[in-house]
Amino acid sequence: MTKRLLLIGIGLIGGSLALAVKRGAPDVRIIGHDAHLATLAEALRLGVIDEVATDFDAQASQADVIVLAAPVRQTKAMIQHLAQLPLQQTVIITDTSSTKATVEQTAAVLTAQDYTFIGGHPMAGSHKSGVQAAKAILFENALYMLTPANDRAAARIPELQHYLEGTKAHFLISSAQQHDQMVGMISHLPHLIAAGLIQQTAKYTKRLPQTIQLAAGGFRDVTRIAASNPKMWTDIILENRDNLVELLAMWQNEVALIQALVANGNEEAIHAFFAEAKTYREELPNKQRHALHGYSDLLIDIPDYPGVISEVTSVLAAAHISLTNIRVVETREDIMGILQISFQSTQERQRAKQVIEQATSFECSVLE
Ligand SMILES: NC(=O)c1ccc[n+]([C@@H]2O[C@H](COP(=O)([O-])OP(=O)(O)OC[C@H]3O[C@@H](n4cnc5c(N)ncnc54)[C@H](O)[C@@H]3O)[C@@H](O)[C@H]2O)c1
Ligand SMILES: O=C(O)C(=O)C[C@]1(C(=O)O)C=C[C@@H](O)C=C1
Repeated sequence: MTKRLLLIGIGLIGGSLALAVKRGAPDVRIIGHDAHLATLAEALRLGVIDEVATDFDAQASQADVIVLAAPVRQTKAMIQHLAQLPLQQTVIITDTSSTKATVEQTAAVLTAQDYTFIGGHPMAGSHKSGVQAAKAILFENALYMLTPANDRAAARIPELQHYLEGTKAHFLISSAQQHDQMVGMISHLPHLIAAGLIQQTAKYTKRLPQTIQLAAGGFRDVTRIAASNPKMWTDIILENRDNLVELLAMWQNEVALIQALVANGNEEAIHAFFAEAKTYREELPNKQRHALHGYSDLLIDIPDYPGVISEVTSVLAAAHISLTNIRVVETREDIMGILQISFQSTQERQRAKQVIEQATSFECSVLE
């Protein structure tokens, strides 16, 4: 029987989730609601949703699953609204917010009425936003955190996972509080540091104006996420404030240690510092890399002449290999750098590597 999924907020995450649900459970009908009418029209055009929620309250009351994928504070406001409606008693309500504890506290208005609330957070994304950036493969191989509000909700996790099968994500269950501590460390603090690094660079560039022109691969890699949506990140930081204040104090200690290390100039200690970091970085669990960021990417060292990219894509087309993403990783803005191509799977990547190396003299490598 067709199930009805109401999606609230059809941006990068909501849109990607909708596409993934369709892939895994084609009998699910996706009804979309968004604060922006233009987004709804675009979501319909792109086939992300099947229908627009023209009568929100009535359609919420008929939904089997409700997915909230708006920015965190809007999600909390929508939860308050949903709690006023006569929802189906069997409905599963979930969200995608990057913070979980305050959302779960807000969802007490739902659980008090015996509705099922399972917090959700797919640990994959991008600095891009909006439905145009949505991709069915965004969550492939990513971790997908689930934070059930109570035992009753925990018992229904398999049902929710069934809807989310098409994400091809790996699920991890935790408490909302622990989620916020861990994600504070691995996602929120890095975003603050990346933005802080950009701020420092901007100030420094006033002193030495040419500084910014020297920004090469290292600076770009470490600051990519500083280009993320400021509205979304303001919400996240405000909602995870206490953990972040603590994490920033730990970071200050870390910076003090690094400062002492550099000031002391002890070669062995500096080498050990980088060697330990390298080992830890290289041991990052592979399955946590998702399809868009390295898991099945091929790096091609291309020379700088017109038509070189189409030369590579023609070789792939001739071998019937589809790519899912392509970009030039700029090491300098005025020269060609590395061509980074993503494939659906590591097998496709392997095939691509073989055909490109056979047909060209370009060196290919993979991210491990
Ligand atoms: N971007 C990421 O990397 C990422 C990853 C995982 C989780 N998240 C979380 O997922 C959620 C969505 O993030 P996103 O990147 O898709 O943002 P986005 O800006 O791409 O999309 C958000 C959408 O919500 C809509 N919206 C805003 N207020 C609304 C309201 N009151 N009712 C209905 N729709 C409303 C917006 O119009 C927009 O279409 C956020 O809570 C974010 O913290 C983001
Ligand atoms: O890849 C990125 O651009 C992201 O920032 C994704 C990222 C992260 O890894 O920090 C950002 C926010 C989310 O809540 C989950 C994932």
